[in-house]
Amino acid sequence: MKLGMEKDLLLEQKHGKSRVRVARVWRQPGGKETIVEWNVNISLYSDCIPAYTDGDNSDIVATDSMKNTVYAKAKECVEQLSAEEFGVLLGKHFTSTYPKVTGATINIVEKPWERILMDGIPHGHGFKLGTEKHTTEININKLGEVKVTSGVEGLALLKTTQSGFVGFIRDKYTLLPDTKERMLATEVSAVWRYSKKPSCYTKAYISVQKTLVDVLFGSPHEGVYSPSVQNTLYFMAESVLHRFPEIEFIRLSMPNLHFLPVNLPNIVKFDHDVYVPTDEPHGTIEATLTRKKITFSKL
Ligand SMILES: O=c1[nH]c(=O)c2[nH]c(=O)[nH]c2[nH]1
Repeated sequence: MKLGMEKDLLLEQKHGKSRVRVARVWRQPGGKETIVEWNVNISLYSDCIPAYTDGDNSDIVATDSMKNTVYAKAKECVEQLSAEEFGVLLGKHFTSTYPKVTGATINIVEKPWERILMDGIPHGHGFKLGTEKHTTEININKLGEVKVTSGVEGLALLKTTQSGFVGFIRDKYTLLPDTKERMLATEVSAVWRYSKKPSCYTKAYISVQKTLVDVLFGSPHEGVYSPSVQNTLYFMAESVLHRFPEIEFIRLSMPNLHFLPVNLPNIVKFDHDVYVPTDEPHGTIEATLTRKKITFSKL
């Protein structure tokens, strides 16, 4: 019996290839080399219902072909480009090449290879792995309309003072004392979407990250007091939207990684000096700050 889709059922589907790893090296005439390493995820939205209902694959782009396309397009990119630009290039390729593909989502995570400095001199072809990762998501439709988000993952930040938490709800379950002196440690994940293409995605990524870090720490000598992770997160997000008009929204996730005071009777009296670092359980503080659309009332 041929199995078809029942009339009263709705099938929503997508298919793609995940974790396609590719590295691309560019050699410059003077001998300097640059490298990017990307982990690419592709999802295609395509009109290929018969593949599900009838086993008819005639409208299917094989995920193996998607993987090969990543390598082929990386080869074609003779000039260095950002992960965002590579994602747009892939998305445009899939949506314009295959008639049945109506849209695509491309996610890329870039590995943080950083050029080695040897006695202050940038090495021509030596790199070490950094920590935080640059991410991007491209959403594109058949009309070529593109939405680009960029982000950072694993941005681990800590300050040893200038943080506190007071005035929260007290009830029979509350043990946490008020404090105006504590550590603040977090691992920031951020995602922001562009309403307009910035002049350079890579420069924008670096500047947004710098803004987040600057706001959390404050000036080198005085710092800035944080009354909660929530308040600091808000000022970080607000500062990004203030400084970058081309960014439409920013979503921040900042776990509160607790450093617990060590107090051992007759052995260690805590004086804001000895802590037990923990990463679980941790607080989870997340928020999205979006520009309100300016609406013009009819005259
Ligand atoms: O900055 C903080 N926000 C919280 O919501 C919270 N909750 C908690 O126990 N400690 C903290 N710290």
